[in-house]
This record gives sequence, structure tokens and C-alpha cells, in this order.
Amino acid sequence: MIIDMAQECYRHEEVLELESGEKLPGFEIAYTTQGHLTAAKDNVIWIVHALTGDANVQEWWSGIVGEDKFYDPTKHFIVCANLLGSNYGSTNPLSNNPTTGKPYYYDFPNLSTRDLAKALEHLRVHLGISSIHSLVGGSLGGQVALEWAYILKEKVKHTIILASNAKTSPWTIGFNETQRMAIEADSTWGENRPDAGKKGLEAARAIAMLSYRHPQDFDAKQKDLDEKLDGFRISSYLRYQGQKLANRFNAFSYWILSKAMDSHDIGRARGGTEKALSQIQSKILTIGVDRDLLFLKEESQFIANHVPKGSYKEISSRTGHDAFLIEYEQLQYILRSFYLEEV
Ligand SMILES: CC(=O)SCCNC(=O)CCNC(=O)[C@H](O)C(C)(C)COP(=O)(O)OP(=O)(O)OC[C@H]1O[C@@H](n2cnc3c(N)ncnc32)[C@H](O)[C@@H]1OP(=O)(O)O
Ligand SMILES: N[C@@H](CCO)C(=O)O
Repeated sequence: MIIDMAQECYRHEEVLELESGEKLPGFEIAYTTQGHLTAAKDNVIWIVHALTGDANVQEWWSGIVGEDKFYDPTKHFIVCANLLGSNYGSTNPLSNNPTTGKPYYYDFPNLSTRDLAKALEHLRVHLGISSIHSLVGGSLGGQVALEWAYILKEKVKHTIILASNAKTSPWTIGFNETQRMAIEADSTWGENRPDAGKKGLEAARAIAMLSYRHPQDFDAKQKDLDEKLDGFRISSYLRYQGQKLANRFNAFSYWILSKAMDSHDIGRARGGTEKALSQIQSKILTIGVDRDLLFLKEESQFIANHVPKGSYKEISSRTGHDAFLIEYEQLQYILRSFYLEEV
């Protein structure tokens, strides 16, 4: 059976008022849909990608999304949109600023996770989706999904938040700051060109990798077995990962999305974190990773403990934070149990 997959772009013509008070004069959001809406419109699975992901969820989450996979387009209508600010088809700092007719570059406004959720909400309305069966997101995607669940109220039935939190910790903001410092240290940063800060972005990704993986993962995969003084495997791995990202991303989007992650605070202007969480109507499953060094499992547990309908499950993995993108078997088991509890 061939499942329809559509890649589209939504153009929002009106001004987007941002949490900072700044305004974005319209925006575009690239998105994919797979499968068909039922007549009752009750089979929408909306997946929100992490920091450097894109709308092609069936590629980066191939163990969970696809025919005969847990989220199956023969049964579900699966939507995934590229976040505002990211460079996989949505409006980002390399896009033309309609006011000047030139790319935004450094003039692109800072976005919060609430702004990112607001942009997705405009897309939902455009698509005529009245209710979301399951809203799913990991890491930055989990932060945006949590913000959106707050806004959506009863319009989302289940929200699944992986390796994420309710408010970004100083530890995570600190990691992001070191990565932006690496970009700033690139002598091309400050120039108006799409590849400004590219070498800095390589260093930023190398730093980030140390937060996405647990030391046990590197011990297992990058330990040198021969005696040597230099030229270590982990050095070459981190440099490779830096180049790999810098060849598919840009320093401007990285800057804006890492700043959005820093800003994440579900309780801001809502009476605090606990109060905001207590007002979320959706059933929430949070999934932590036992050895996540970036978004601690306690941060996932905190969400589950403070929403009215929350539960917590854990992935055990030596990978660390990135386990939510990799540990498909455990994830399927956890997801199956979560939905079965309802029956
Ligand atoms: C173009 C796109 O749209 S990409 C898809 C969108 N992006 C996302 O979804 C972001 C989320 N994804 C990710 O962060 C990652 O892909 C993950 C976490 C899922 C997996 O990470 P990976 O980098 O694939 O895995 P891993 O850490 O094992 O690294 C493997 C790579 O490092 C290379 N490598 C491993 N050890 C070394 C070493 N010592 N020296 C040099 N290279 C090395 C491997 O050859 C492999 O290269 P390849 O990616 O070109 O095949
Ligand atoms: N590996 C993830 C990291 C953040 O969860 C990404 O690149 O999006």
C-alpha cells in the first residue's frame, strides 16, 4: 500500500507578535503530512523535532514512524513541521526580511519556545485540525510541545514529552552559551553571508555532543585500543560531527534555536512553573533517559508530578540524551504500555 506523504509550506501573511515584544512580519512553515484524516478527525499524531531536526520525521525517527511502525500512516495522520527559525524550509535568519528585501542575518528576532508553539498553532488552524490525538516532542521539541499543550487545552488528548523539561536549567543554558561563544569566536561571525560562523558552528556541535552522550557511550565506541600520544578517536569523532552539522545547518539558526531553548519556562507570566503545569488539560507522558546529562531525568519526572494527568517512564541507555532518537525498542514498549493503560 502506498501512503501519501505531502511536503508543503504554509505562509502566514499576518504579523507574528513575539513574546519579546518584537514582531515578525509574516512567516513560512515547511511541514509534512503522511496518511489520511479519519472522518472523525481523531487520528492526528503531531511530532515536534529537536534542535537540528526537520519535518521529515519518517527519516530521523524511522524506528517509530512509518508503515508497520508505532505511528503508522496507514492508521494515523502524521504531521511534522520544521520549527520557525530552523533552516529546513521555514522562515529563518537567512530568509529575506520583507522590510529590507535582504536576508535578516543578525536582525532576526529572538524567539521563545512559546513563539515556536504559537507558529505551530497557526499551522494547525490553517490545516483545519480541530483536535490532536497525540502531540509528541523530544528535547527542544518537547519544550515546544509542552508550551503548545498549555495553549491547546482540551484540543490535545495525549502529550508525550521525551528528554525535556518545564523550564531550562542553568546547566543547559550554560552549555548553549559555550556553543554561542564558539560561534562568536569565529572571525567570520558578524559578516553578512550565509556561512558566517561556520567553523564556530563546528566547535559548537562538538561541545554539544559532549552533552548529548554519556561518558560510557564514548568508552564503548571511541576508546583507543592502541597506545598513543595523539590522534585520539574521540577527537576525530567530535571534529567529524562538527563538520557534519555545519554542512547541513547554519550558525544563525543554531543561535536562534539555542536561545529559544534557553528561554523555555512554562510558568513565565503564568504564576510560576507548578501553577502552569497544573493547568495543562492533556494527559501527559514524560519519558526520561536514565543517563541523560543534559536534560536530567528528574526534570521529566517533575513535569509528570505536577500536571493533573501525568505519568513517567524511563529509557535505560548508555547513550545519554540522544537515546530518545535511538532506543526504538524501549520507546515502542513504553508507548504501547501508555496507550494500553487507557483501554
Ligand atoms: C540532513 C538531515 O536532515 S539530518 C536529519 C535531521 N536531524 C536530526 O534529526 C537531528 C537528530 N539526529 C541526531 O542528532 C543524530 O543523527 C543521532 C543522534 C540520531 C545519531 O547520531 P549519528 O551521528 O548518526 O551517530 P553516531 O554518533 O554513532 O555517529 C556516527 C557517525 O560518526 C562517524 N564516526 C564514528 N566514529 C568516528 C571517529 N572516531 N572519527 C570520525 N568519524 C566517526 C561514523 O562514521 C558515522 O558517520 P555517518 O553519520 O556519516 O554515517
Ligand atoms: N541530537 C539532537 C540534539 C538535541 O536533542 C539534535 O541534533 O537535534
